[in-house]
Amino acid sequence: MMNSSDFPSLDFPLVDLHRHLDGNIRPQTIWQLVKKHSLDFGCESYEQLLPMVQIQKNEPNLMAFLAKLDWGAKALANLEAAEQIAYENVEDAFNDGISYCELRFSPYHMGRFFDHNLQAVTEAVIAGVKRGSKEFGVNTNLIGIMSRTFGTEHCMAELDAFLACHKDIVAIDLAGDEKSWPGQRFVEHFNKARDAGFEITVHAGEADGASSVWQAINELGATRIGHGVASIEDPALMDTLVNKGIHLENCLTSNYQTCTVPEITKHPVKAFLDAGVSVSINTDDPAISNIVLTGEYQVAQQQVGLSIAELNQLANNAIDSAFLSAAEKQVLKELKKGSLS
Ligand SMILES: O=c1[nH]cnc2c1ncn2[C@@H]1O[C@H](CO)[C@@H](O)[C@H]1O
Ligand SMILES: [Zn+2]
Repeated sequence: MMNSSDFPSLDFPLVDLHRHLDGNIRPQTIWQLVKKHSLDFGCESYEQLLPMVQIQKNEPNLMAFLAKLDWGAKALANLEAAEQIAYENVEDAFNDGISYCELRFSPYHMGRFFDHNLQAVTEAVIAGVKRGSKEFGVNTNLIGIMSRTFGTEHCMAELDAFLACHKDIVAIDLAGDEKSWPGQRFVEHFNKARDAGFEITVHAGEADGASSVWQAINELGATRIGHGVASIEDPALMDTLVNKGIHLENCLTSNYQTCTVPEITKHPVKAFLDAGVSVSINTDDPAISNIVLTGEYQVAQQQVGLSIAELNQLANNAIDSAFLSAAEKQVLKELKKGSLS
């Protein structure tokens, strides 16, 4: 295996387009909050907490993986905690060498155990990310997630919170239980989001098939797809992705840990590149998966077998598909190159 210090630099700054802020709560912070608020997590020590909040071996499916995120939400006893974990997310991105990241979060997922007001959670997250961006110099944007797992009404309430904070949120996403809550049930939500001028990215083709990706594009107006792994099974869909310039936000380790792909070596990211689909690699839920973005580029090279030119293509695609203006993308491309070692 290659030593990380042998790893070459990229020609582009590192960008993470698919990173759940509430799937990246540090285990140390969860433990700190458990103690501070005397929360009953049924564990006696940090060592006992760790396997509860971090993947040890891969889970049988997406929903088993997502259950790990609940403990982080159960630790958010007040809005100050939500602000803190948002701030720490920017510090983590900085430590990972990321120049620009789009952090996504679901206020209902975060606030449901303490019945926090959704707009108040959204404002706390915005404040924490702003504080972090200023301190660490990482360029950030926020994506509002509607958590489909909890049904259409809660999702509408989340959308209303994002509308109230419109100037600090660039896009709307749909995440959670893709199989039980198909995109068809959220058409009204996305009509409203698009009418308000939000960009659209949708988790699709991860736990469900290619039809879910078609639906996200045709009925929800997605210009980017979270994962989209199942697209590989449908040649007509692959053509549509290329022709419409729909971007796939791939997440290699996450897809392995949720059994979306049987082996990382079998991940279709190379097939997407070969077909001319715009695809990037991202982290998804780094603290849950126990990964960093630089490590995912190494996985892409060492396990998927991508060349340095292909890694550069992924990094360039991420910038091109970021929810930024053309001028902002240009500024980003002129920044220092991403160091992977
Ligand atoms: O890989 C994923 N696929 C689908 N949904 C996800 C994934 N990771 C996190 N969430 C969902 O996003 C919200 C928190 O940001 C939660 O709804 C969580 O279940
Ligand atoms: Zn995701």
